[in-house]
Amino acid sequence: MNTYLHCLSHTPLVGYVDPAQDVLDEVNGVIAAARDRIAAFDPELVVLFAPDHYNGFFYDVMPPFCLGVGAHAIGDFSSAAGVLPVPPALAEACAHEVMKSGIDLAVSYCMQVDHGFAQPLEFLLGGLDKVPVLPVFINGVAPPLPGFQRTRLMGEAIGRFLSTLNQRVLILGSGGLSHQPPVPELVHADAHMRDRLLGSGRALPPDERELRQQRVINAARKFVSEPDSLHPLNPVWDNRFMTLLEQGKVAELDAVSNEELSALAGRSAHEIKTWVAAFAALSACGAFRTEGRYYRPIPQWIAGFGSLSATTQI
Ligand SMILES: O=C(O)/C=C/c1cccc(O)c1O
Ligand SMILES: [Fe+2]
Repeated sequence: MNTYLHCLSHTPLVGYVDPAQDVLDEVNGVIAAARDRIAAFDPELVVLFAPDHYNGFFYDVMPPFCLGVGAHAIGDFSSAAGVLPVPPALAEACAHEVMKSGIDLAVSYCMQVDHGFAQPLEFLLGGLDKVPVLPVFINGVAPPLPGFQRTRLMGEAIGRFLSTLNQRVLILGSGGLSHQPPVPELVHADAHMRDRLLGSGRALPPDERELRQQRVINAARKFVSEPDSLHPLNPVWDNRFMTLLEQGKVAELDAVSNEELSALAGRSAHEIKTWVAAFAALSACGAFRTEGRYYRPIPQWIAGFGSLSATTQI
């Protein structure tokens, strides 16, 4: 079996608060090159690890991990909206195998997802509906969060399942690296926000959706002119993290607590667990080599922006 991986930061601020043209050209070039490598690989199945930002998962039931047996994207900011082409029997088989291996993976037959899932499918494959996809949610914003070790074990279990398929599988990780956009927190929420975080935010009224997006856009503009207005990006940590993944040392992250990660890289840096799961899944499919490493801190996008591919064809 032949497996390809690509991990990519996402940010809904693309097109709203952009960096200088030369940086934009550089990032577009990196994404275009990744898209070409993926097209050459010609995936038959995608496994996409991604987080949510209180658009599909709420505190009525907040699982650490959830596999979508059916899923649709809401189209927040300017991301694509629509149904994701999930093969239901394959998703069910995957869930059963992962549960059998001792990992508690929730399932949803109507999983609602946001830009975290939509953006990599658009940027790397050209749309939501191009290739059958198994979408796997990893909670990266709503404490209590899964830790590095549990996430690695979940990724490995999915990888073992993939290794039994005779298909060209593309594994995607969407999120991170260091960043802390103004995502609401239950501990600091007023009564209205608490209500939203508990689940009445599933279909936000248009005016509230607009206000929410504008708040993130304003925070990005301010972050550019006032770097102390948000938790700083951390290029040193981000590069260390990418090097560990490149070297196949993902298990070394087990020792990093969630509190340490928040302090080092910001509260939304937990999205990097999507990269951890992706590399863990790949490692269960065989030895790999990485290619196309890219990193740049981009304050306009409130993102330590990284991109990294890997292949089991060595
Ligand atoms: O509020 C949201 O929906 C999240 C915004 C955001 C901003 C910057 C980087 C990210 O990864 C985000 O999800
Ligand atoms: Fe995000």
